[in-house]
Amino acid sequence: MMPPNEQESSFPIIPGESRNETIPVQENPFSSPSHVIPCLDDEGPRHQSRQSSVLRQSLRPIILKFEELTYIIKTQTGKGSYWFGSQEPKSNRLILNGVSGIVKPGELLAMLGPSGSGKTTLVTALAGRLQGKLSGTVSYNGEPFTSSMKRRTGFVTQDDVLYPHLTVMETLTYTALLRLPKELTRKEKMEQAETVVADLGLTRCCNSVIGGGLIRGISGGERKRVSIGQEMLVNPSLLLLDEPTSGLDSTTAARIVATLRSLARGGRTVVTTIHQPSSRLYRMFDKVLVLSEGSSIYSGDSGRVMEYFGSIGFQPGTSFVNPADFVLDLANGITSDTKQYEQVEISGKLDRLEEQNSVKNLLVSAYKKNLYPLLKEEVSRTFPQDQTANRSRAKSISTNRWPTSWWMQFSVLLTRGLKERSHESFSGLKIFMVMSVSLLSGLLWWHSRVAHIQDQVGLLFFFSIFWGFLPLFNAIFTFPQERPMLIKERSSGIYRLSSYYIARTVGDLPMELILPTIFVTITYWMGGLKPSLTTFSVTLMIVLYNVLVAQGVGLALGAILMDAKKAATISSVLMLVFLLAGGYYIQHIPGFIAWLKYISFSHYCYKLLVGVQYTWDEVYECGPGLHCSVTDYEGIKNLRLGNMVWDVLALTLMLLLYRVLAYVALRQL
Ligand SMILES: Nc1ncnc2c1ncn2[C@@H]1O[C@H](COP(=O)(O)OP(=O)(O)OP(=O)(O)O)[C@@H](O)[C@H]1O
Repeated sequence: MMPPNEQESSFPIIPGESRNETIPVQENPFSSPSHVIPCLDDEGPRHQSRQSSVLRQSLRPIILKFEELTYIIKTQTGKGSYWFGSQEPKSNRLILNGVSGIVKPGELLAMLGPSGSGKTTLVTALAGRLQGKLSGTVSYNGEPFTSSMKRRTGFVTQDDVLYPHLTVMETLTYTALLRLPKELTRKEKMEQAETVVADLGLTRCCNSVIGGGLIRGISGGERKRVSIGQEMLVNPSLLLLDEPTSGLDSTTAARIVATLRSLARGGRTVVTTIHQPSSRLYRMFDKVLVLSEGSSIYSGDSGRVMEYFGSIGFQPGTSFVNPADFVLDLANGITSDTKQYEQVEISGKLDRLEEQNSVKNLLVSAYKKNLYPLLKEEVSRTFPQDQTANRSRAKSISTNRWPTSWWMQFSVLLTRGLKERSHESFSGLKIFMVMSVSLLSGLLWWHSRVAHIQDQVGLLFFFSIFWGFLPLFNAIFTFPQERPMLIKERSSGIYRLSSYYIARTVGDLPMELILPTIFVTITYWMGGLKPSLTTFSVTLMIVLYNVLVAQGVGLALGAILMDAKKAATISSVLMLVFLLAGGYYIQHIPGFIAWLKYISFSHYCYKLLVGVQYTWDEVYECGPGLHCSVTDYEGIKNLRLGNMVWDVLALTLMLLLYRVLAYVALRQL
């Protein structure tokens, strides 16, 4: 282990302040408030509050222990019918095989292993986020994973889940507002975000957008640091990271690992998986756990790895070898004697695989014989942190489940959502589409008259279908797109689902309602519908109500299926059914299938639109010199216009039902 004063971190980190219950920490020379470079121009009384940085506040050290973790999954064979699932029995696959370990505050543990050896599964299990059946125990100061522990744990996933259109500063500020406790003022939270920006060396890019996909933004290393920063904001006592250096150049990777080491030195327990560390990175780890096909082959001090493998008969081929390369070769069953991967195929692939498997089995047995008994003893030992005093305190904290109030969560999520989606809500393309369709419709139905009742009724039917299709298709993408962010933030216990759900749906409303308003206003008057302000207003309200119901259907489909493609296919079928069964195209639908219209929101909307457009005493020219009542017109007669309250009630029921369905589906995530 390197002494703390040898820290070569290029990202100066403010270590946790030492209190009675914390372990002693080293003060980082770079962490003085004067070092913080402000991202924003306005210079306020930052200096003073920086000193009360959350990172300086009480840090309760966590001893992480995991014993005999075994994780088995049922694998799909891929054969069988798509609709009815595989016909073949599912086979069990062992992903983790009795993995144990202990990490103490101040330590940085690296999990090494070849691709597919179970590192991600293990770190996800330790972060309390692994779905499925995990056997064995994971304890945090002797306790299971509680909601209070959730808030003291930071978990950085391999893929950075960030909003691409927000800037670095915005991303961290919104996270600070959501994650930091309500005891801190808004200003203090924002200053905390600025501190983290400076601490992680992100000042230069703090006003750049994150980017991703086709949007050019900050670099991969900066993005990773933003992800780490989001977790650092809450000053976690336990920080877990999955491959924080993957895809980064060696300098950036070294900086990130140095940052992690600084965080550990600040009294935190830090666990990271890492794929192929250079020897420079390797030296920064305190402990390593090496996995081979889900089983441990080494667990202990990083500096003793060569000595251990040497003691059981595995020496590197050359004296200058990166310990990480050496153990990764061993975890793959490759020894310096055989160097199978360099060998010309002599005895065939099968022999080679057998030899590798026997090396792996030998290493697993040696681990069980030599290292596991000592580790087991250490894991079962009781540490001061495991005492009941801590437990009762944790209990009292866990009663206060959420860091901020419902309103705070709602308002931050609403603002963040509006900011992130402002580009798509007010997209010129969308406005162009609605404007052009409305103008075209207005021209096609130009000043239609009651005498041409079929045309007018057709326009009303078009209102109900177009404003059913569009909001429905827009809404189906909402939750499948938001899923990774929702899972990430909800599993960190940041906010309630209700505050997210309402903020998300309310945030979309302005644009969802403005566009149909523009459309109806243009088309109604150009199309020559009843020139009455009251009828126009009621028509507009019906269309807007229809939009809300259609949006609810889209949200529910997206939330239930969590797959935009599947949801889009089902929506197309649904809307086609509504289109045909709506009562405009087919007047005499056979009785056995006529019920379809009752499940169609477009049908109720259409009925209401026709109902408000025509009065029962209104007549139209049904032949030369002949006047008939509009209610006798076949298309209207078959609609059976009656008490419109029932149609409004049916729409209200659908509005509530689909939104509740979407909410319930999201709860299952
Ligand atoms: N839900 C799952 N369904 C199918 N296979 C799974 C699932 N979860 C894990 N696995 C398998 O378990 C093994 C371990 O996966 P894991 O992601 O933990 O490995 P890893 O060591 O982190 O790999 P890498 O370094 O490539 O990320 C892999 O072979 C993976 O395919």
